[in-house]
Order: sequence, then C-alpha cells, then structure tokens
Amino acid sequence: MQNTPVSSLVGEEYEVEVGPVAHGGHCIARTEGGRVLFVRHALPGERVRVRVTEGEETSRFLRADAVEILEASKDRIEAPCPFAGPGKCGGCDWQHAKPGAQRRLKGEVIAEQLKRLAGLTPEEAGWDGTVVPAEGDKLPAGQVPQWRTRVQYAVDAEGRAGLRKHRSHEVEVIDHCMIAAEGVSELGIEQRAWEGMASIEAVAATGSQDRQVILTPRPGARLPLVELDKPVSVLRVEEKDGGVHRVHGRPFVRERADGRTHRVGNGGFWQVHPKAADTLVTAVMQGLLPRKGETALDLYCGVGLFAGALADRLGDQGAVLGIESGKRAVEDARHNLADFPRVRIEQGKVESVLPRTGITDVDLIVLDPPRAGAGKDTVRHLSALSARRIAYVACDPAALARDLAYFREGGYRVRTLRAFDLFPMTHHVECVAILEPVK
Ligand SMILES: C[S@@+](CC[C@H](N)C(=O)[O-])C[C@H]1O[C@@H](n2cnc3c(N)ncnc32)[C@H](O)[C@@H]1O
Repeated sequence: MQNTPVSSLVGEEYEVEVGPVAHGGHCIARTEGGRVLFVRHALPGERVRVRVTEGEETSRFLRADAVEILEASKDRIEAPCPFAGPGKCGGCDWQHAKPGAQRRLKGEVIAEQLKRLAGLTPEEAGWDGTVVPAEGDKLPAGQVPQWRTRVQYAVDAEGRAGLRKHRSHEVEVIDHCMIAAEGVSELGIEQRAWEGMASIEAVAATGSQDRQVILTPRPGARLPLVELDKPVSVLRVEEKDGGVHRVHGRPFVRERADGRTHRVGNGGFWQVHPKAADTLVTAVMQGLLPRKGETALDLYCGVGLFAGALADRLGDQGAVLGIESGKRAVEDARHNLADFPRVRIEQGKVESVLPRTGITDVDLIVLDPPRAGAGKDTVRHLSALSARRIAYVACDPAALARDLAYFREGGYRVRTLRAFDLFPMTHHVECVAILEPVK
C-alpha cells in the first residue's frame, strides 16, 4: 500500500533555467509546462536539474532542490560546510554563494519586497541598495564568519545532536556548525550523547564569559549530568508548556552592548550576531538623533537594549516607556534599566498595552517587532502620536514593507533605510528604516 498520494510530484526531476531570487532562500524557476518552482541550492541565471521536494499536481507552486548544476553562475562556490546541500542541514541557505553575492541577493529581496508591498523604489526609501556586512565579517575566500552566539540543536532518537533539515523534523547529525561562534563550538555539544533530550540551545554571551546550555527533555526523560569543560549554567525547559527551570549556575547570561551590561534570562531574546546589538543601536541613534529631554517609546523592547540607549541620550529630563510581552524579559529590562528613574517598562502585547497607556504624543519611537511585523492597527496608533522620528528595526523585509505602506497611510514617509547582513550564509537580513512625518 503506497502512502504517497497519486498526484504527488515529489521526486520528479526537471531541467530548468533559474530565474530571480525570492524571499525565503530560494530562486524562482519554471518547468517547460509553465509550473512555478521554488528552487533551493541554485543561483539566478544557472541551468540546473531540480528534484521536487514538495508539491502535487494541483499545487500552485512546487518546492525543489537543485541536484545537478549544468551551467554554474560566476557567484557559485563549493559550499564550505560539509552539511550543506540538497536534503541536508536546513540552517544555511546561501553556503554555495560568494559572500558578496549573498549580500546582493538579500538586497534584491529587500528591493522586491519594498516595490511589491510598499510601492517604493530604493531611492524613494532613501536606501543605497547595499547590504552591509557586520564589522569583521569580510573574510578571505573560503573563510566563514563564526557569528551564531545562540544555536538551537535538535537531537535524534539515538541522542545525537544536529540541526533540522529544511522544512523537516528530521535531524542532520553534525560534528561542528561552521557559523557557530567560538564560544558555542567550545561547549562541544556535538561531541556528547544526549539521550532523552528533544533539543539543546547553546548560548555564548558577547562581552562576558557567560555560557549557557538550555535543555528540553522529551516527556518522562531524565536530565543528563551536564559536565562540560567550561563553567556553564544549565536550564531545563518543559516541552509541554515552555516553563524554564534553573538546573545549576545563573539563570541568565550577561551581554554587553552600547557600553552597558544587559542581563538576559531563561533563554530570552538577544540579537544573535555578536556585532548586531551595537550595529543596530548605532543605526537607530544615527537615524533618530535623540535630543536631551525628549520622550520615547521602545516597543517590543526585549530586555531593554534600545530603551537603555535612548535613556542614556535623553538625559535626566527625558523619559522612555518600553513595552514587551515576555514576563521574564520585562523583569530583566527593569533590572537592566534600574539606574534610569525615568524609564518604565510595561508587560503585555503592544497592541493591547499601548492604547491603555493613554499616551497621545511622543517625540521618538523605536519598534523592533517579531517576524510578523507590527500590523495595521498598531501602525495606525503609532502614526497618530506625532513622533518627530520613528526607527523601525526589521528582521523580515516583507513585514517591514507591509508596515511601511500602513505608515504612509498614517502620514509618514521613509527618510532612510539601511540593511545589514547580520545572518551570513542564511537568507535572513536586518533592516533599519527611519521615518518622519510628511511635511
Ligand atoms: C525582535 S525582538 C526585539 C527585542 C529587543 N528590541 C532587542 O533588540 O533585544 C522582539 C521582542 O518582542 C517581543 N514580542 C513579541 N510579540 C510581542 C507583542 N505583540 N507585544 C510586545 N512584545 C512582543 C518578544 O518577546 C521579543 O522580546
């Protein structure tokens, strides 16, 4: 009895010309019959043989991997990582592209999203079209930046650590992740057996020696005795409800950015690239140009990265309100910003807390929402607060472009946009847009 539906096209092969890059780490191609393919492991302009990985006769598009390169792009290189490639680790999308080409591809995706969803050209967005590498990431050919300070490993049924395959629960067992920061690699997660664990997150803080391992056991499994060579704190996560418990050591790590130390507890959010927090604070402050005594909002504030940077610059007469949904992140933000009496952090969702604050005007706004963006209602609310400038920090160019269109309806235009390659080898990219009211 065959499980695969008769109409499945998985495993079918086609020879195709690869078209432009699309959001999500793949390129667009068409079969001779005109069927749209999202092709991974290919580059624009190449001629390749693809094998379908997802899709049926009736699907609007098919997903496929380039399994043979018939005519290669000049941007192609041999993937430096042995675990990258069709059917293997899903963590990196552009291992097979030269670093400069990776940034160009990300730039093309941003430009396409801006055009399609916000009707903006790069010039209209005040963007020079470049995606800038983080300081220190321009390396000689063949070398890969070791930037991932937080790595989420999956564990297979035999207790071996690895990374998930693309759009799959299957684990690609690895002995080393090339993009992991040295502090993460030194923990040797891949060299140990992790029976009974579902996943392991390894964290190497920036600017302190704090290291943390966060274990999620499978239901009923016992925790392994974690004896790593370095002093490492260990947390345990309940798989069913996400509750986090301290096993030993501190329940937080200390991250340095913008000349301050930030406590980040229970595996809460912190920028992953070691240069990201400083890069983004600099871009936001250069865009907002805060003045002494101004008032500001830091929305989706995490442990208070931008709220602290703003409070520092607004001085004793200024005031900052941060809003963050994570309970533990709010506790950390309040701790991190305790030396600023005129900073307040509210816990809850921006969309429900912001209307309750009764705030009717503010000088500056920073928003750094999760991948889904802020959405129409929140943007409409923000547009009515008469802010002199707004900084929008975005990890998803599609959500950014959608929200920029809402801001335009609210009377704001993009003054400048900058893009940073804070996730080398993957398709992810970070943008900072600075908005101001249309005069
Ligand atoms: C991209 S992170 C930014 C954190 C912080 N700005 C930083 O750079 O460290 C987004 C944050 O928004 C929080 N969050 C997600 N949805 C939210 C919502 N609807 N309202 C408030 N906070 C939310 C998450 O818990 C996370 O801390």
